[in-house]
Amino acid sequence: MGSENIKLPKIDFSHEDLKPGTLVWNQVKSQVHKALVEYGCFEASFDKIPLHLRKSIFESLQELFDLPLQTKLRNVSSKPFHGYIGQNPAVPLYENMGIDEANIPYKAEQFTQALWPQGNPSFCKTIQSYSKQLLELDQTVRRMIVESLGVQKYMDEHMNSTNYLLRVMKYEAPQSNETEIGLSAHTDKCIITILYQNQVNGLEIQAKNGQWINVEPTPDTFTVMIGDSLHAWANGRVHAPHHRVMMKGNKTRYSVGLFSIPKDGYKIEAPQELVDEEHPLLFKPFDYFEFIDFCYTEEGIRCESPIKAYCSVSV
Ligand SMILES: O=C(O)CCC(=O)C(=O)O
Ligand SMILES: [Fe+2]
Repeated sequence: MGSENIKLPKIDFSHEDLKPGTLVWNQVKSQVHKALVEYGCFEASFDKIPLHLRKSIFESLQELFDLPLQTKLRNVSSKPFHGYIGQNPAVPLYENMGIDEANIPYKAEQFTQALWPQGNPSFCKTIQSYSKQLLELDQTVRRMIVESLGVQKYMDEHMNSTNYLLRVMKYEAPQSNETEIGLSAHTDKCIITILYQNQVNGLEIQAKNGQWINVEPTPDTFTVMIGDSLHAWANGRVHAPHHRVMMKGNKTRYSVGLFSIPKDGYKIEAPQELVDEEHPLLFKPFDYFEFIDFCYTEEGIRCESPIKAYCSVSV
């Protein structure tokens, strides 16, 4: 199960004319479709986030994780994985904080206020602008997926069915010369994940043949990945890859993920156009947050594929 030297596809989203219906849109769309069928993941060059913001996001992350533990614990949430997580003996290098709807100014302010009651306008502005500007990439990719699946009539419904969660992660360098687990292998549960990291690698994506691919993004690339919910909605036509973080060396890794997640109460159900004899329905319709609750039960934690265990038609 060694990491191999395969590279993820790299797709350029920086073209000025990247608008639905243009030639360049259709070209990029077919690259996106191919990459997501094959890997469920690709590197995206996206130049809409100014360099100063890409730098200040990591300064903000450092400032946040440097806060005392008691302060970080003030970020609580009733939703699993949306509050503060750390000090887990299974993944001792890992800490994580979720910021619900960080793209919306008053939500970013609420989060900031809980940690810095005296205010921290620059932190607040950084996470909010970053999320708001990166959301454009999520929406571009999703429009392309809906089009390439040939189900445009569901475009508005699909595009309006999600909110955004920003999660920030810190991985301490291992205390030894060994490679250590940063985050265990899993699939994301959301619609789409867009990851950005400081220049410390560690993310690995599992190819369909089982090989682990080292992800080696540059400062102007973002890693785009499909989650279980979109895999289910597309009735399996796009892949949701297992991935993990492996840490080596002596540098701290910071990463930030923008997750599009189904709104509360929205039922994820594959369009009937994507179900036929050759493509029987894979998953029963489900509610995202009920699925997430299942993922945190003993059975959900134990099983290889929570989405299959939760709502596979064939189980
Ligand atoms: O830190 C990373 O690059 C990956 C994080 C991740 O997989 C997750 O938060 O679901
Ligand atoms: Fe993940």
